Amino acid sequence: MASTTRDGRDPDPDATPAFSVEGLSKRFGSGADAVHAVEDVSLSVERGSIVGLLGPNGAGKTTLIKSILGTVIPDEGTVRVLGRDAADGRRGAYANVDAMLEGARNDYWRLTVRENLRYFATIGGVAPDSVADRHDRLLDRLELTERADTPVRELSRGMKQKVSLASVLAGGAELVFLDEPTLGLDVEGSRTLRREIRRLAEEEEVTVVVSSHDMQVVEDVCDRVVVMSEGSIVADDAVERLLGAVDDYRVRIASDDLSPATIADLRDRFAVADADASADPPTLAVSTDGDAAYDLFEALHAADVTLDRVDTVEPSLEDVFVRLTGAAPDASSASEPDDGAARAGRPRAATAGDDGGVQ
Ligand SMILES: Nc1ncnc2c1ncn2[C@@H]1O[C@H](COP(=O)(O)OP(=O)(O)OP(=O)(O)O)[C@@H](O)[C@H]1O
Repeated sequence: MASTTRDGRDPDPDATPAFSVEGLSKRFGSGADAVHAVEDVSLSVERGSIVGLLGPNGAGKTTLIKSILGTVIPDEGTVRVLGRDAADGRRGAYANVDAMLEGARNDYWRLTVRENLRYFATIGGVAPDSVADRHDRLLDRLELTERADTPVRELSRGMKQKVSLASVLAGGAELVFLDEPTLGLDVEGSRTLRREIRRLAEEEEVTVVVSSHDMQVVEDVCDRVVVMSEGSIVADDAVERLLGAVDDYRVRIASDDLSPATIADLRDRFAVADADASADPPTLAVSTDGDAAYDLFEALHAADVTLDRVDTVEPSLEDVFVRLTGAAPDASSASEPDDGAARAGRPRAATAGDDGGVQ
Protein backbone atom coordinates (compact mmCIF):
# COMPACT_ATOMS: atom_id res chain seq x y z
CA MET A 1 0.00 0.00 0.00
CA ALA A 2 2.86 2.39 0.69
CA SER A 3 3.53 2.96 -3.02
CA THR A 4 -0.04 4.14 -3.60
CA THR A 5 -0.39 6.44 -0.65
CA ARG A 6 -0.79 9.91 -2.01
CA ASP A 7 -0.82 12.41 0.79
CA GLY A 8 0.96 13.25 3.99
CA ARG A 9 -1.37 11.60 6.45
CA ASP A 10 -0.83 10.90 10.09
CA PRO A 11 2.76 9.63 10.50
CA ASP A 12 1.64 6.81 12.80
CA PRO A 13 -1.09 5.01 10.89
CA ASP A 14 -1.36 2.17 13.40
CA ALA A 15 -2.54 4.55 16.09
CA THR A 16 -5.16 6.22 13.93
CA PRO A 17 -8.49 4.58 13.24
CA ALA A 18 -9.55 4.18 9.62
CA PHE A 19 -12.46 6.41 10.54
CA SER A 20 -14.35 7.58 13.56
CA VAL A 21 -17.61 9.36 14.07
CA GLU A 22 -18.60 11.10 17.28
CA GLY A 23 -22.11 12.16 18.23
CA LEU A 24 -23.31 12.06 14.63
CA SER A 25 -26.94 13.03 13.96
CA LYS A 26 -28.83 13.69 10.76
CA ARG A 27 -32.47 14.69 10.34
CA PHE A 28 -34.36 15.01 7.09
CA GLY A 29 -37.22 17.50 6.98
CA SER A 30 -38.34 19.60 9.89
CA GLY A 31 -41.00 19.94 12.56
CA ALA A 32 -43.36 17.06 13.22
CA ASP A 33 -42.49 15.44 9.86
CA ALA A 34 -38.74 15.34 10.52
CA VAL A 35 -37.12 11.93 10.06
CA HIS A 36 -34.27 11.27 12.49
CA ALA A 37 -32.25 9.12 10.12
CA VAL A 38 -29.17 8.94 12.40
CA GLU A 39 -29.20 9.89 16.05
CA ASP A 40 -26.12 10.44 18.18
CA VAL A 41 -24.03 7.69 16.64
CA SER A 42 -20.41 7.20 17.71
CA LEU A 43 -18.15 4.61 16.14
CA SER A 44 -14.45 4.04 15.60
CA VAL A 45 -13.05 1.48 13.17
CA GLU A 46 -9.48 0.14 13.20
CA ARG A 47 -7.44 -0.06 10.05
CA GLY A 48 -7.40 -3.39 8.30
CA SER A 49 -10.66 -4.54 9.82
CA ILE A 50 -13.80 -5.66 8.04
CA VAL A 51 -16.93 -4.28 9.61
CA GLY A 52 -20.46 -5.33 8.74
CA LEU A 53 -23.10 -2.63 8.97
CA LEU A 54 -26.53 -4.20 9.39
CA GLY A 55 -30.01 -2.93 10.00
CA PRO A 56 -33.52 -3.21 8.65
CA ASN A 57 -34.72 -0.93 5.84
CA GLY A 58 -34.68 2.69 6.97
CA ALA A 59 -32.37 2.04 9.96
CA GLY A 60 -30.00 4.81 8.84
CA LYS A 61 -27.11 2.79 7.37
CA THR A 62 -26.90 4.67 4.07
CA THR A 63 -27.21 8.03 5.80
CA LEU A 64 -24.38 7.06 8.16
CA ILE A 65 -22.15 5.85 5.30
CA LYS A 66 -22.87 8.97 3.23
CA SER A 67 -22.12 11.15 6.25
CA ILE A 68 -18.76 9.42 6.61
CA LEU A 69 -18.16 9.82 2.87
CA GLY A 70 -19.02 13.51 3.06
CA THR A 71 -21.92 13.33 0.60
CA VAL A 72 -24.43 14.00 3.39
CA ILE A 73 -23.63 16.83 5.79
CA PRO A 74 -24.54 15.83 9.35
CA ASP A 75 -26.52 18.19 11.58
CA GLU A 76 -24.33 17.36 14.53
CA GLY A 77 -21.17 15.44 15.25
CA THR A 78 -17.72 14.99 13.81
CA VAL A 79 -16.25 12.62 11.27
CA ARG A 80 -12.55 11.79 11.05
CA VAL A 81 -11.34 9.80 8.05
CA LEU A 82 -7.85 8.30 7.87
CA GLY A 83 -6.66 10.69 10.54
CA ARG A 84 -8.23 13.84 9.17
CA ASP A 85 -11.26 15.82 10.20
CA ALA A 86 -13.66 15.49 7.27
CA ALA A 87 -14.86 19.07 7.79
CA ASP A 88 -11.32 20.45 7.31
CA GLY A 89 -11.19 19.91 3.58
CA ARG A 90 -12.70 17.08 1.64
CA ARG A 91 -9.83 16.30 -0.71
CA GLY A 92 -7.36 15.56 2.02
CA ALA A 93 -9.71 13.39 4.04
CA TYR A 94 -11.04 11.40 1.10
CA ALA A 95 -7.94 10.89 -1.03
CA ASN A 96 -7.71 7.22 -0.06
CA VAL A 97 -11.38 6.39 0.34
CA ASP A 98 -13.74 4.82 -2.16
CA ALA A 99 -17.20 3.29 -2.21
CA MET A 100 -19.47 0.97 -4.11
CA LEU A 101 -22.99 1.96 -3.14
CA GLU A 102 -26.20 0.14 -4.00
CA GLY A 103 -24.37 -2.88 -5.38
CA ALA A 104 -22.86 -1.15 -8.37
CA ARG A 105 -20.59 1.50 -9.63
CA ASN A 106 -20.64 3.54 -12.80
CA ASP A 107 -18.14 1.53 -14.75
CA TYR A 108 -17.77 2.56 -18.36
CA TRP A 109 -19.33 -0.21 -20.32
CA ARG A 110 -17.62 0.68 -23.61
CA LEU A 111 -14.20 0.54 -22.01
CA THR A 112 -12.48 -2.75 -21.36
CA VAL A 113 -12.08 -4.09 -17.84
CA ARG A 114 -8.45 -2.96 -17.67
CA GLU A 115 -9.26 0.46 -19.14
CA ASN A 116 -11.84 0.96 -16.40
CA LEU A 117 -9.25 0.20 -13.74
CA ARG A 118 -6.81 2.65 -15.32
CA TYR A 119 -9.55 5.27 -15.59
CA PHE A 120 -10.60 4.98 -11.94
CA ALA A 121 -6.98 5.01 -10.79
CA THR A 122 -6.47 8.23 -12.77
CA ILE A 123 -9.47 10.03 -11.34
CA GLY A 124 -8.31 8.86 -7.91
CA GLY A 125 -5.12 10.82 -8.54
CA VAL A 126 -2.80 7.90 -9.30
CA ALA A 127 -0.68 7.47 -12.44
CA PRO A 128 -2.14 4.23 -13.85
CA ASP A 129 1.25 2.85 -14.94
CA SER A 130 2.44 3.05 -11.33
CA VAL A 131 -0.32 0.66 -10.22
CA ALA A 132 -0.31 -1.68 -13.24
CA ASP A 133 0.98 -4.55 -11.07
CA ARG A 134 -1.79 -3.96 -8.60
CA HIS A 135 -4.33 -4.10 -11.41
CA ASP A 136 -2.88 -7.37 -12.68
CA ARG A 137 -3.14 -8.80 -9.17
CA LEU A 138 -6.72 -7.62 -8.72
CA LEU A 139 -7.75 -9.08 -12.08
CA ASP A 140 -6.07 -12.34 -11.20
CA ARG A 141 -7.63 -12.63 -7.73
CA LEU A 142 -11.08 -11.78 -9.02
CA GLU A 143 -10.69 -14.25 -11.89
CA LEU A 144 -11.03 -11.54 -14.51
CA THR A 145 -7.65 -11.84 -16.23
CA GLU A 146 -9.03 -13.62 -19.28
CA ARG A 147 -11.59 -10.85 -19.72
CA ALA A 148 -9.20 -7.97 -19.06
CA ASP A 149 -9.44 -6.71 -22.64
CA THR A 150 -13.18 -7.28 -23.03
CA PRO A 151 -15.54 -4.28 -23.01
CA VAL A 152 -17.49 -4.35 -19.76
CA ARG A 153 -20.84 -4.31 -21.61
CA GLU A 154 -20.09 -7.83 -22.92
CA LEU A 155 -19.68 -9.30 -19.44
CA SER A 156 -22.25 -11.13 -17.33
CA ARG A 157 -23.85 -9.33 -14.42
CA GLY A 158 -21.69 -11.16 -11.91
CA MET A 159 -18.51 -10.25 -13.78
CA LYS A 160 -19.63 -6.62 -13.97
CA GLN A 161 -20.06 -6.74 -10.21
CA LYS A 162 -16.50 -7.97 -9.82
CA VAL A 163 -15.26 -5.22 -12.16
CA SER A 164 -17.08 -2.74 -9.89
CA LEU A 165 -15.13 -4.01 -6.91
CA ALA A 166 -11.86 -3.94 -8.85
CA SER A 167 -12.58 -0.36 -9.93
CA VAL A 168 -13.19 0.70 -6.34
CA LEU A 169 -9.80 -0.74 -5.43
CA ALA A 170 -7.95 0.36 -8.58
CA GLY A 171 -6.49 3.53 -7.12
CA GLY A 172 -5.23 1.93 -3.94
CA ALA A 173 -7.98 3.05 -1.57
CA GLU A 174 -7.25 2.28 2.07
CA LEU A 175 -10.86 2.53 3.20
CA VAL A 176 -13.72 1.19 1.10
CA PHE A 177 -17.45 1.05 1.65
CA LEU A 178 -19.22 -1.81 -0.10
CA ASP A 179 -23.00 -1.82 -0.17
CA GLU A 180 -24.46 -5.23 -1.13
CA PRO A 181 -21.18 -6.34 -2.75
CA THR A 182 -22.41 -9.84 -3.59
CA LEU A 183 -25.80 -8.85 -4.98
CA GLY A 184 -26.47 -10.81 -8.16
CA LEU A 185 -23.37 -13.00 -7.87
CA ASP A 186 -23.61 -16.75 -8.18
CA VAL A 187 -22.28 -18.96 -5.40
CA GLU A 188 -18.78 -19.16 -6.86
CA GLY A 189 -18.63 -15.44 -7.65
CA SER A 190 -19.76 -14.57 -4.15
CA ARG A 191 -17.11 -16.86 -2.67
CA THR A 192 -14.37 -15.33 -4.83
CA LEU A 193 -15.38 -11.84 -3.83
CA ARG A 194 -15.49 -12.68 -0.12
CA ARG A 195 -12.04 -14.27 -0.36
CA GLU A 196 -10.67 -11.15 -2.02
CA ILE A 197 -12.21 -8.84 0.57
CA ARG A 198 -10.56 -10.87 3.33
CA ARG A 199 -7.22 -10.91 1.54
CA LEU A 200 -7.30 -7.15 1.05
CA ALA A 201 -7.88 -6.61 4.75
CA GLU A 202 -5.35 -9.20 5.93
CA GLU A 203 -2.53 -8.62 3.46
CA GLU A 204 -2.96 -5.00 2.44
CA GLU A 205 -4.58 -3.53 5.56
CA VAL A 206 -7.49 -2.19 3.55
CA THR A 207 -10.38 -1.30 5.86
CA VAL A 208 -13.70 -2.52 4.51
CA VAL A 209 -17.21 -1.60 5.61
CA VAL A 210 -19.75 -4.05 4.20
CA SER A 211 -23.44 -3.24 4.26
CA SER A 212 -25.60 -6.16 3.24
CA HIS A 213 -28.87 -7.87 3.94
CA ASP A 214 -27.15 -11.19 3.30
CA MET A 215 -26.29 -12.38 6.78
CA GLN A 216 -24.21 -15.26 5.49
CA VAL A 217 -21.86 -12.88 3.68
CA VAL A 218 -21.53 -10.69 6.76
CA GLU A 219 -20.98 -13.68 9.05
CA ASP A 220 -18.33 -15.11 6.72
CA VAL A 221 -16.35 -12.03 5.98
CA CYS A 222 -16.63 -9.54 8.85
CA ASP A 223 -14.54 -9.30 12.02
CA ARG A 224 -17.04 -7.04 13.66
CA VAL A 225 -20.69 -6.22 13.19
CA VAL A 226 -22.48 -2.96 13.89
CA VAL A 227 -26.26 -3.27 13.98
CA MET A 228 -28.41 -0.16 13.54
CA SER A 229 -32.09 0.24 14.28
CA GLU A 230 -34.11 3.45 14.02
CA GLY A 231 -31.05 5.64 13.61
CA SER A 232 -29.07 4.26 16.55
CA ILE A 233 -26.46 1.57 17.07
CA VAL A 234 -28.06 -1.31 18.98
CA ALA A 235 -25.08 -3.70 18.88
CA ASP A 236 -21.40 -3.39 18.04
CA ASP A 237 -19.25 -6.42 18.65
CA ALA A 238 -17.16 -9.22 17.19
CA VAL A 239 -19.22 -11.73 15.23
CA GLU A 240 -18.40 -14.58 17.67
CA ARG A 241 -19.43 -12.53 20.68
CA LEU A 242 -22.71 -11.51 19.08
CA LEU A 243 -23.40 -15.13 18.26
CA GLY A 244 -22.41 -16.20 21.77
CA ALA A 245 -24.82 -13.71 23.33
CA VAL A 246 -27.84 -15.52 21.93
CA ASP A 247 -28.57 -18.64 23.91
CA ASP A 248 -31.04 -20.17 21.49
CA TYR A 249 -29.84 -23.56 20.36
CA ARG A 250 -32.10 -25.83 18.43
CA VAL A 251 -32.12 -29.59 18.23
CA ARG A 252 -33.43 -30.82 14.93
CA ILE A 253 -34.40 -34.45 14.57
CA ALA A 254 -35.70 -36.58 11.75
CA SER A 255 -37.55 -39.87 12.27
CA ASP A 256 -40.14 -42.05 10.56
CA ASP A 257 -41.73 -42.47 14.00
CA LEU A 258 -42.68 -38.78 14.27
CA SER A 259 -46.43 -39.10 13.77
CA PRO A 260 -48.69 -36.03 13.87
CA ALA A 261 -49.97 -37.21 17.28
CA THR A 262 -46.42 -37.50 18.67
CA ILE A 263 -45.53 -34.06 17.32
CA ALA A 264 -48.68 -32.58 18.88
CA ASP A 265 -47.77 -34.15 22.22
CA LEU A 266 -44.21 -32.78 22.04
CA ARG A 267 -45.55 -29.33 21.13
CA ASP A 268 -47.38 -29.26 24.47
CA ARG A 269 -44.20 -29.96 26.40
CA PHE A 270 -41.34 -28.33 24.45
CA ALA A 271 -40.63 -25.14 22.51
CA VAL A 272 -41.15 -26.59 19.05
CA ALA A 273 -39.70 -24.11 16.54
CA ASP A 274 -40.62 -26.03 13.47
CA ALA A 275 -42.20 -29.38 12.54
CA ASP A 276 -43.00 -31.11 9.27
CA ALA A 277 -44.98 -34.33 9.65
CA SER A 278 -45.23 -34.79 5.89
CA ALA A 279 -41.49 -34.70 5.20
CA ASP A 280 -39.72 -37.95 4.41
CA PRO A 281 -38.70 -38.66 7.12
CA PRO A 282 -40.77 -36.27 9.28
CA THR A 283 -38.74 -33.56 11.08
CA LEU A 284 -38.98 -31.62 14.31
CA ALA A 285 -36.89 -28.67 15.58
CA VAL A 286 -36.98 -27.71 19.25
CA SER A 287 -35.46 -24.59 20.83
CA THR A 288 -33.65 -25.75 23.88
CA ASP A 289 -30.92 -25.26 26.42
CA GLY A 290 -28.83 -28.20 27.63
CA ASP A 291 -31.24 -29.48 30.34
CA ALA A 292 -34.31 -29.35 28.14
CA ALA A 293 -32.42 -31.40 25.56
CA TYR A 294 -32.13 -34.31 28.05
CA ASP A 295 -35.87 -34.07 28.73
CA LEU A 296 -36.57 -34.04 25.01
CA PHE A 297 -34.53 -37.18 24.34
CA GLU A 298 -36.17 -38.92 27.29
CA ALA A 299 -39.61 -38.03 25.93
CA LEU A 300 -38.63 -39.29 22.46
CA HIS A 301 -37.33 -42.52 23.95
CA ALA A 302 -40.54 -43.00 25.96
CA ALA A 303 -42.58 -42.43 22.79
CA ASP A 304 -40.56 -45.14 20.97
CA VAL A 305 -39.19 -42.65 18.46
CA THR A 306 -36.07 -44.06 16.78
CA LEU A 307 -33.99 -41.18 15.44
CA ASP A 308 -32.72 -41.20 11.87
CA ARG A 309 -30.80 -37.96 12.26
CA VAL A 310 -30.03 -35.37 14.92
CA ASP A 311 -28.52 -31.91 14.33
CA THR A 312 -27.67 -29.24 16.82
CA VAL A 313 -28.25 -25.88 15.22
CA GLU A 314 -26.35 -22.91 16.61
CA PRO A 315 -27.86 -19.45 16.55
CA SER A 316 -27.01 -17.62 13.34
CA LEU A 317 -26.31 -13.95 12.79
CA GLU A 318 -29.80 -13.78 11.36
CA ASP A 319 -31.21 -14.94 14.73
CA VAL A 320 -29.13 -12.28 16.48
CA PHE A 321 -30.33 -9.66 14.03
CA VAL A 322 -33.99 -10.56 14.50
CA ARG A 323 -33.54 -10.54 18.28
CA LEU A 324 -31.93 -7.08 18.23
CA THR A 325 -34.09 -5.30 15.71
CA GLY A 326 -37.32 -7.28 15.66
CA ALA A 327 -37.08 -7.29 11.88
CA ALA A 328 -36.29 -10.00 9.38
CA PRO A 329 -33.40 -9.28 7.03
CA ASP A 330 -34.57 -8.58 3.51
CA ALA A 331 -34.39 -12.07 2.03
CA SER A 332 -35.10 -10.75 -1.47
CA SER A 333 -31.67 -9.17 -1.68
CA ALA A 334 -29.76 -12.05 -0.17
CA SER A 335 -27.79 -14.36 -2.40
CA GLU A 336 -28.13 -18.11 -2.35
CA PRO A 337 -26.45 -19.95 0.49
CA ASP A 338 -23.24 -21.74 -0.38
CA ASP A 339 -24.53 -25.15 0.39
CA GLY A 340 -27.57 -26.96 1.62
CA ALA A 341 -27.23 -25.60 5.15
CA ALA A 342 -30.33 -23.96 6.55
CA ARG A 343 -30.06 -20.16 6.45
CA ALA A 344 -31.88 -19.80 9.73
CA GLY A 345 -29.21 -21.59 11.67
CA ARG A 346 -25.74 -23.03 11.54
CA PRO A 347 -25.80 -26.81 11.88
CA ARG A 348 -23.13 -27.75 14.36
CA ALA A 349 -23.00 -31.50 14.39
CA ALA A 350 -24.83 -34.37 12.85
CA THR A 351 -24.88 -37.07 15.48
CA ALA A 352 -27.21 -39.78 14.27
CA GLY A 353 -25.77 -43.15 15.11
CA ASP A 354 -25.66 -45.95 12.57
CA ASP A 355 -28.41 -47.68 14.42
CA GLY A 356 -30.45 -44.51 14.57
CA GLY A 357 -30.55 -44.61 18.35
CA VAL A 358 -29.58 -41.87 20.78
CA GLN A 359 -28.14 -42.93 24.10
N1 LIG B 1 -32.78 12.42 1.28
C1 LIG B 1 -33.70 12.04 2.17
N2 LIG B 1 -34.80 12.79 2.39
C2 LIG B 1 -35.72 12.42 3.30
N3 LIG B 1 -35.63 11.30 4.06
C3 LIG B 1 -34.56 10.53 3.87
C4 LIG B 1 -33.53 10.84 2.91
N4 LIG B 1 -32.60 9.88 2.96
C5 LIG B 1 -33.00 8.99 3.89
N5 LIG B 1 -34.18 9.38 4.44
C6 LIG B 1 -34.91 8.67 5.49
O1 LIG B 1 -34.01 8.43 6.55
C7 LIG B 1 -34.24 7.14 7.13
C8 LIG B 1 -32.97 6.33 7.05
O2 LIG B 1 -32.73 6.03 5.67
P1 LIG B 1 -31.43 5.26 5.16
O3 LIG B 1 -31.50 5.23 3.68
O4 LIG B 1 -30.24 5.87 5.80
O5 LIG B 1 -31.68 3.81 5.78
P2 LIG B 1 -30.99 2.42 5.41
O6 LIG B 1 -30.71 1.75 6.70
O7 LIG B 1 -29.85 2.64 4.49
O8 LIG B 1 -32.16 1.67 4.66
P3 LIG B 1 -32.11 0.57 3.44
O9 LIG B 1 -31.63 -0.71 4.03
O10 LIG B 1 -33.54 0.51 3.04
O11 LIG B 1 -31.22 1.14 2.38
C9 LIG B 1 -35.41 6.54 6.35
O12 LIG B 1 -36.59 6.78 7.07
C10 LIG B 1 -35.40 7.31 5.05
O13 LIG B 1 -36.70 7.38 4.50
